[in-house]
Amino acid sequence: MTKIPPSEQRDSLYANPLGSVADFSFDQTVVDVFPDMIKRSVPGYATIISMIGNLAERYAKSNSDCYDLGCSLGAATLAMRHRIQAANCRIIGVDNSAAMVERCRQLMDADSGEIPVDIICADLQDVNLNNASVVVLNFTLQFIPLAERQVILQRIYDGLNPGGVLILSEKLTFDDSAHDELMIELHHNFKRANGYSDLEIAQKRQAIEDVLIPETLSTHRERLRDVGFSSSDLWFQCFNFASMIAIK
Ligand SMILES: C[S@@+](CC[C@H](N)C(=O)[O-])C[C@H]1O[C@@H](n2cnc3c(N)ncnc32)[C@H](O)[C@@H]1O
Ligand SMILES: O=C(O)C(=O)C[C@]1(C(=O)O)C=C[C@@H](O)C=C1
Repeated sequence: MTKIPPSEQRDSLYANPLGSVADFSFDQTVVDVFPDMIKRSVPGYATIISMIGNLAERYAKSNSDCYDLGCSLGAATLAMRHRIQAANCRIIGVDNSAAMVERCRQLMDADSGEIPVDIICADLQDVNLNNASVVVLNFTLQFIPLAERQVILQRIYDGLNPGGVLILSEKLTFDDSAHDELMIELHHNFKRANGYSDLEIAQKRQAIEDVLIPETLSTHRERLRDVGFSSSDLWFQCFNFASMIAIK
């Protein structure tokens, strides 16, 4: 029998009733199923990854660095690595899950792209950003405590070169409660159509409730403006999942 590589396993982490549902964390069990989990959980994920490559090709400048903050298994890092044409760029991926970083490094080593990639195991709050032309936060900021988000975005802004961009993808919430409920329902229908059972959806929802804190689009845009970005707007949205581009 062929052994399925760890990162191609199907996500069934919430398929059986759990007596008590623990807070979601990016541990080895999640790492082993992560590509399948994120593809079946985030509407538009493949499009967003592919377009991060497109945006990086447009904005990466020669002799600058591109950052992938909360890089997980490096999907956005690889999209950038395969598209950037500018000379002498480097990609720096950061994640604070040791299990993610270990697997990510294996995947980067197995990739034949020529742009140098450094995968760092660190809290992104401790990362010194410098000389950046592209910074990616692809579904990462939502896991950072609310009180710490502004400081992180300020550090990103300060580390970007003029004309540089932040690509910020997040799960959103909405001020209008009826609209919010509709988006959640449509997202759950998306998950159901991708093979998740009602039990899996309910238990996962409980696991991420206190860990993934979504904000409204206007809260994100105000914060981006407050730290100094000259423009920010959506470039992608499907239900309660969206991606923004902010330009310095
Ligand atoms: C939903 S995943 C990101 C997906 C990934 N960017 C992609 O495009 O496939 C969130 C990641 O952020 C990481 N993370 C959460 N908080 C972090 C922190 N404070 N510092 C660094 N990484 C963090 C988690 O370990 C996890 O791998
Ligand atoms: O809302 C959900 O069901 C999700 O699973 C979303 C989400 C995310 O947006 O990051 C949460 C955790 C996993 O990393 C994959 C997807």
